[in-house]
Formats: sequence, C-alpha cells, structure tokens
Amino acid sequence: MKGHLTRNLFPEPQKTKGRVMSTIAAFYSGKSILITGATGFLGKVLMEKLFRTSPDLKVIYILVRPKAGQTLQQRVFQILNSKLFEKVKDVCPNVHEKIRAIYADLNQNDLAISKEDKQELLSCTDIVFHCAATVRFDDHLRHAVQLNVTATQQLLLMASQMPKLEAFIHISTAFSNCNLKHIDEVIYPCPVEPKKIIDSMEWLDDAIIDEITPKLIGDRPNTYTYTKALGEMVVQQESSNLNIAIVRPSIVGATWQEPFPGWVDNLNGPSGLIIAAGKGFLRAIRGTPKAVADLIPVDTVANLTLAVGWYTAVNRPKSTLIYHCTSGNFNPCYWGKMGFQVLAAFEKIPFERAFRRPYADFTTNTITTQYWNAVSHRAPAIIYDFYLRLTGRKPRMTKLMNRLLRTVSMLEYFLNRSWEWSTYNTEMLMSELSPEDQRVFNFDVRQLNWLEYIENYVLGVKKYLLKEDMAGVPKAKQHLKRLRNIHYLFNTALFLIAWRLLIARSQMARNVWFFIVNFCYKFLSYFRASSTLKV
Ligand SMILES: CCCCCCCCCCCCCCCCCCCCCC(=O)SCCNC(=O)CCNC(=O)[C@H](O)C(C)(C)COP(=O)(O)OP(=O)(O)OC[C@H]1O[C@@H](n2cnc3c(N)ncnc32)[C@H](O)[C@@H]1OP(=O)(O)O
Ligand SMILES: NC(=O)C1=CN([C@@H]2O[C@H](COP(=O)(O)OP(=O)(O)OC[C@H]3O[C@@H](n4cnc5c(N)ncnc54)[C@H](OP(=O)(O)O)[C@@H]3O)[C@@H](O)[C@H]2O)C=CC1
Repeated sequence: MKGHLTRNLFPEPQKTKGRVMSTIAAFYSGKSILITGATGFLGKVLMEKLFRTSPDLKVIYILVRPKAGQTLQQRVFQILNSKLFEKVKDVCPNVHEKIRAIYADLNQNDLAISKEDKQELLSCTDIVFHCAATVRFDDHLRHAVQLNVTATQQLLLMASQMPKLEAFIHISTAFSNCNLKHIDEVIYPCPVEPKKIIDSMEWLDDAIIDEITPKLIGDRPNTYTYTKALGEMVVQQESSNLNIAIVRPSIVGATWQEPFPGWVDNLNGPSGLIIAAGKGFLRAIRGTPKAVADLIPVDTVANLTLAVGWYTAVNRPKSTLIYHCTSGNFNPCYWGKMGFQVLAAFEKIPFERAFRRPYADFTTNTITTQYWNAVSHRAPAIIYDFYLRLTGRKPRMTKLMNRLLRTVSMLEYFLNRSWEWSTYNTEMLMSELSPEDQRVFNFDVRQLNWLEYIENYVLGVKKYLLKEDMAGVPKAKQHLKRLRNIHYLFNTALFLIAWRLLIARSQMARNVWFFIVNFCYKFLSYFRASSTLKV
C-alpha cells in the first residue's frame, strides 16, 4: 500500500484564535482511527489526547472484549465518564458518538470480529494504533505468543486489506531486546522465526511448551520481552506492503502534564511498588542505586505515538522506522535518587493506614536482600498475623507479603541494569515538528523535573489508585507518628532486654555499664553546678 495514496496528506495549517493550529492535530481531523488496547493504560491516554486535540476526527474504532461482567458499552461508558476524560467533554461534547466499540478478542485466531464489523474497519480505517498486548511477565508462552505475536500478525493481515490505510503504528517495548546493553533503532532477529513459533504453539502441549520456554527466551528474563521481540519481527516481515512504524517505550509511568499530572490507573511498573513502599510493606529492594530508572510518562508516549502516526503517513519513509521513547539519554534519573524522591513525597503525601513507616533501601547484595526480606518483610508479617490470630481474625499478611516479594523478584532484573537506547529517529522527529506541534505534542523529556514528577506520581497513586482523599492527610501523618513511637519503643525495649541479658552474663559488660552510668552522673553534676554559679 506504500505510495498508493493520492489524497492530500498535507492539510493547510488552520488558525485557531490567532494561533496557527497544530499540523498534527489538523492531520487527524476527519480521520477514522483504529485503536487496539484502548481500554488499557496507554490506549486510554492516546484516545483522550486524540479527542482533545482533534475533536473533528471522524471516528475512533476500538477493539474491545467484555470483561469483569461489563458489556462493551458499559466499558466505554466507564472510560468516557472517568476523570481522565473530563476535559474532552468540553472540547468534544459528542465524543460518545465518535467512539465505536467493536467486539474483538485477540485471544482468538481471527480476532473474533464479526463480518460486518470487519468490512466496516477494512473500508474506513485511515490509521491503526496497535497497543493491545499482554504485559504480564510470567504469562504462559502460548498465551503471550497468541496476544503479542499471532494477534499482531492477524491485525497486519487486516491492515493490508485496508485501501485507505495511511499508517500502522505498532507499540512495542524498549525492553524487547533487553538482552543487549546498547540497543539501536533496528529490529534484532530472534533465532527461531515467529511463524515457526506460532505454528508450534498449535500442536505442542503445555508441558512441552513449559520445557522449551527457557531455551526459547534465552537470555531474556521473561516471555513478555521475548514475545514483544517476536512481534516486531512479524511487523518487519509485513512492512513491505504497509506503511509501518514501531514505538518502543521504556517503563511507562503516570502522566507528566496531560490532561493533568499524576494520572495512573494500574499497578504495573513502579505504581505497585510505590503503593507497597508507601504503605510500609516494602522497605528494601534488590536494586542498583546507580542504575538508570528509565521511566517515561504515559502522556509523553501518547504524544510521540501521535507524532509518529502523522510523520509516517505524511512522509512514507522507505523503511520501517523505530522510535525509542525513553528518558535515560535525555534526562537520566537513577533508582537510588528516585527512591529518595519517593520517600520525600511520602512525607508530604502519606498514604492512609500504613502497616509500617515508609522506608526505601536499595541494596545490591543478595545476602543483605535476604536479611532485609527476613527481618523487615517476613518477620513483621508473621508477627502481625500472630496478632490477627490472637484477636480472632483471619491471618493474611504473610500471604500478601509472599506475593509482593514474588512480584518484586520479577521486577529486579530491570532494577539492576542500565541500557542505552539510541534515539536518532526520535530526535529527528522532534526537529521535524513545528514549534506549535512541539508544544501540543511535547515528547521532549529534557524539560521533565523528576522531583516534581515523582511528587505528582505519588499524589496520583494516592488519589486514583488508592482512592484516598487529601482530607485524610493529617490523620495519616498522625498514624505515621504513632508508628514511629511504637518503633522507638519496640527498639528501646529490645535493646534493654538484650543489655539486661548481657550484663547478667558478662563482667566486662557490667564494667562498661557502670562506667557509662558514672560518667553520666558526673556530667549532670558538673552541668548543675555550672548553671548554679551563673545564677
Ligand atoms: C523499598 C524500595 C521501595 C522503592 C520505592 C519506590 C521507588 C520507585 C521504584 C519503582 C520501581 C519500579 C520497577 C519497575 C520495573 C518494571 C520494569 C518493566 C519493564 C518492562 C516494561 C514493559 O514493557 S511492560 C509493562 C510492565 N508490565 C508490568 O509491570 C507487569 C508486571 N506484573 C506482572 O507481570 C504480574 O502482576 C506479576 C508480577 C507476575 C504478578 O502476578 P500474580 O499472578 O502473582 O498476581 P497479579 O498480577 O494478579 O497481582 C498480584 C498482586 O500483586 C499486585 N501487583 C501487581 N503488579 C504489581 C507491581 N508491579 N508492584 C506491586 N504489586 C503489584 C496486584 O495488585 C495483586 O494484588 P492483590 O492480590 O492485592 O490484588
Ligand atoms: N506499561 C508499560 O510499562 C509499558 C507498556 N508497553 C507497551 O504498551 C502497550 C500498552 O500497554 P499498557 O497500556 O500498559 O497495557 P495494559 O495492560 O494496560 O493494556 C493492555 C490492553 O490490551 C488489551 N487486551 C489484552 N488482551 C486482550 C484480548 N485478548 N483481546 C482484546 N484486547 C486485549 C487490554 O484489554 P482489556 O482491558 O480487555 O484487558 C488492554 O486494553 C503494550 O503493547 C505494551 O507492551 C511498552 C513499554 C512499557
């Protein structure tokens, strides 16, 4: 479909209230856009931005499955009525009419789209943003291949039958090649062809798949990164027929600026750990303080993705361009520093009913980690469960702690390494944008102030994930003070018991004790005498 387009792809920039309208926003006006994964974290932000900046777009088709007892319409209704979409309603009051939910299940080979819906998609779609994926690290290979590889292949097949299609934007991850230290904007081949993997998943049984999984994923840490790499290969194989680009974000975090700072709605990446640390469950982690914490705000990813969609459609690059959406080489932050910033934010914005006082220690040593896990994580959980049992309640803390530590162990790989991603294409794209587009579709993370971002992130986690009201902050602070006093009391009691046992058994300890008491007595006498003389 490359080069087949005859329509005018360079709409004249329009003027809005004396300011030149963004070229990118103008480009999406009147377009029919297909988004997969629109109910996910990134998909929602992408859709919100499209509606807000290009309210004249024709329609956004979203592929949705019913979930948690909700129909497609109920899911769409919930999204449109969420806080995230508040601003959209002012700019695009008929947003409900411009969104068309299409039943689809990416778990099924034909994506389970009805004939009529498929026909409409094929004839109307101008741009595709493919965000859907399974992002679970421990997903069974069969499921991860189905979602991240086969579904991508199916969607590309559909895209190749769309006569109006101008661009297909595939969202991958910057970690698809995390087995390498330096990653260029190229597709690195995996040893086994994706088509062979897809075929084999059809006839191999689960037990055999389990056995071959470690061999297939090789030096990647999980099935997620492996299948995302396979997904990219599939995209490359189809790229001769289509106008495709790939966006590779690193660790996607809460919004930086738009539609408002700190919005987040799932526990993936840092968000879950921020909760665990803020509630005092997680106090130490095996992580390298000097490793780069390559977080990227979700609105930055959405902005870059929309800019890529415009650039790919308008310029029709000869090869598939890959865009790294990372922060490390523009404005690096490090895990140790981020830990401090998160802790500082908890001082101002404490979470309610914390289990212990928040503390964040990054340690690189495995023995120290095991020590902290035993003393700081498991022991308090066991003590608390004992207390629950004593008071006739069901113990739950040990189970919760074990799950948390399992989750943490899966994230550790990413907390102990730094990667370098080359960003020539991203920088090239930035330079291609007009000043207005650079403002409206800002993806320049050099402007990001980490301290401010992290504070807003913690606030967002409190408000949108924990649903805690800011009115409860004084009470939460009081609760933390009480925990601090309990902590001091507990430590003092522990020290006194240990000391009492020691002086009962050792003459040396007794001598040291009498020396200290004597010294304190003399110091106090001297202090009292000198203050009496002054009077
Ligand atoms: C003391 C120090 C404190 C420090 C202070 C803080 C400083 C800031 C430090 C920030 C460091 C950030 C490091 C990020 C590195 C990410 C790198 C990503 C790179 C790739 C990026 C991508 O390209 S890809 C998108 C990312 N993709 C995920 O990030 C999925 C992960 N996830 C799963 O793969 C599944 O979750 C897994 C785990 C299998 C469990 O699986 P599972 O079956 O056991 O359980 P579930 O998933 O059902 O979750 C069971 C319970 O864990 C809760 N939970 C789920 N996630 C959680 C989570 N991240 N942290 C906590 N808690 C989490 C959940 O809410 C449940 O809680 P509950 O039981 O109460 O409901
Ligand atoms: N979050 C991150 O840190 C990063 C994410 N990425 C990539 O960004 C993209 C979006 O990720 P993110 O928004 O965080 O992920 P989410 O888990 O929040 O969203 C995943 C989306 O995929 C949809 N989906 C999953 N399975 C199916 C299915 N069987 N049928 C139909 N839809 C399905 C989900 O729908 P439903 O709501 O029904 O479950 C949801 O809309 C992914 O491609 C991911 O690999 C890349 C780097 C980092």
